[in-house]
Amino acid sequence: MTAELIDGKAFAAGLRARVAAQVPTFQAAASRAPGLAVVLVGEDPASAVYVRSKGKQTREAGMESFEHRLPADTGQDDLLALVEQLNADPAVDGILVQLPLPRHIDEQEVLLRISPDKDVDGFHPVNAGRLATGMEGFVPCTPLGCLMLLQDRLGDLSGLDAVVIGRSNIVGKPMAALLTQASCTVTVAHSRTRDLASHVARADIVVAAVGRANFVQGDWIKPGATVIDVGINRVEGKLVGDVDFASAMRVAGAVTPVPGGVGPMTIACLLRNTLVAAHRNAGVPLAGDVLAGIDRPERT
Ligand SMILES: NC(=O)C1=CN([C@@H]2O[C@H](COP(=O)(O)OP(=O)(O)OC[C@H]3O[C@@H](n4cnc5c(N)ncnc54)[C@H](OP(=O)(O)O)[C@@H]3O)[C@@H](O)[C@H]2O)C=CC1
Ligand SMILES: Nc1nc(=O)c2c([nH]1)NC[C@@H]1CN(c3ccc(C(=O)N[C@@H](CCC(=O)O)C(=O)O)cc3)C=[N+]21
Repeated sequence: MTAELIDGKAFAAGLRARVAAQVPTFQAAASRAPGLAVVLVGEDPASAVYVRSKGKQTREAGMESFEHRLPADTGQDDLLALVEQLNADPAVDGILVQLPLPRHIDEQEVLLRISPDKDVDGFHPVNAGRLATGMEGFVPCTPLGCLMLLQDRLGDLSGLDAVVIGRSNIVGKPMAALLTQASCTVTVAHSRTRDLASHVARADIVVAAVGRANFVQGDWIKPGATVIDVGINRVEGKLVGDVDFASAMRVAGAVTPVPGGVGPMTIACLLRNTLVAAHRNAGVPLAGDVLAGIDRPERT
C-alpha cells in the first residue's frame, strides 16, 4: 500500500488566492491595504530565505510588506523601540519578529512587547491564553495550517486519537490545543516520553514536530493513519522532515511531504492572520462566510 501525498503547496496556493480575493474589499472599506511588518535580526541564511519568501507572497496577495533588517549586534533596546514603533503605526496590521533571535536578545521580552492585536504569529502569551481558553485570538500559523490540512482530508476530527510529538510553544502546544478543541483525544509526546512507538501506534493522526531528521519510523505508524510532518531539517543540503518518509509512505493513509507540505501552509496562514488582523484593527467586519471560506474551503 502506498499512502496519499497531502499537497500542502497546492492547498496553500488556494488559501493565498482566497485571502488575496478579500483584499480589494478591505481596501475599499479602509482606504488602505492590509500591512505586514517582518523584522529580521542578523544574517542567518535560512531565515533570510523565509523572510524574502514572506515578503514576496505578501505583495502578491495585494498586501503591503514592511521589511526591517537589523544587524546581528542590534541591542535589545533598539529592537524593542522598533517593535513599539510598529505597534503605533496604523499602516501595520501584523508584526512578525523572525525567530530565533541572536543569543544576546531576550526573546520572551520581545514577544511580550508586540501588541496582541498585531501578533499574527500568535506567540504572545495573551494569544496563547486565548487559544487555551477557547477565546478568539491569533493562532500560530504552523499548527493552524496543519489543522486545515487535517480537516480538508478527514472532515470532522471528533473522537480521533491524535499524537503530537513535540511540546514547543510555537508548534506542539498550540497544535495540541487545536486538536483538543476539534474533539480529538490528544497525546502530547516529548523527549521524556517512554515508549513513543506505542503511543504513535494508537494514533489516527500523527503530528511530528521534533526537529530530528527522519525520526518517526513507518513501522510505528497505525496502518491508514494521517501523518503531518512539520519538521524542516537540512541534511547534506537537502530538506527532510521529522518523519522517515519512505517507510511512512508504506503504512500511512496520507503523509505531508517535505518540502511542499506544512511549510507553504505556514506562510499562507500568516497572510490569513494578517487579513483578519487588518479587519479587526480597522473595524471593518469580515463576513463569517468569507472567513469560513478561508479557513474551511468547500472540498472539491
Ligand atoms: N514547517 C514549518 O513551517 C515549521 C517547521 N518547524 C520545524 O518543526 C520542528 C520542530 O520545531 P519546534 O517545535 O520549534 O522545535 P523545538 O526544538 O522547540 O521542540 C522540539 C520538541 O521535540 C521534542 N523532542 C526532542 N527529541 C525528542 C525525542 N527523542 N522524542 C520525542 N520528542 C522529542 C522536544 O522535547 P522536550 O520538550 O522534552 O525537549 C521538544 O518538545 C523543527 O524541525 C522545525 O524546523 C518549526 C516551525 C515552523
Ligand atoms: N516569528 C517566526 N514565525 C515563524 O513562522 C517562523 C519563524 N519565526 N522562524 C522560523 C520558522 C520556520 N518557518 C517556516 C516557514 C516556511 C517554510 C517553507 O515554506 N518551507 C518550504 C521550503 C522552503 C525551502 O526550500 O527552504 C517547504 O517546506 O516546502 C518553512 C519554515 C517559519 N518560522
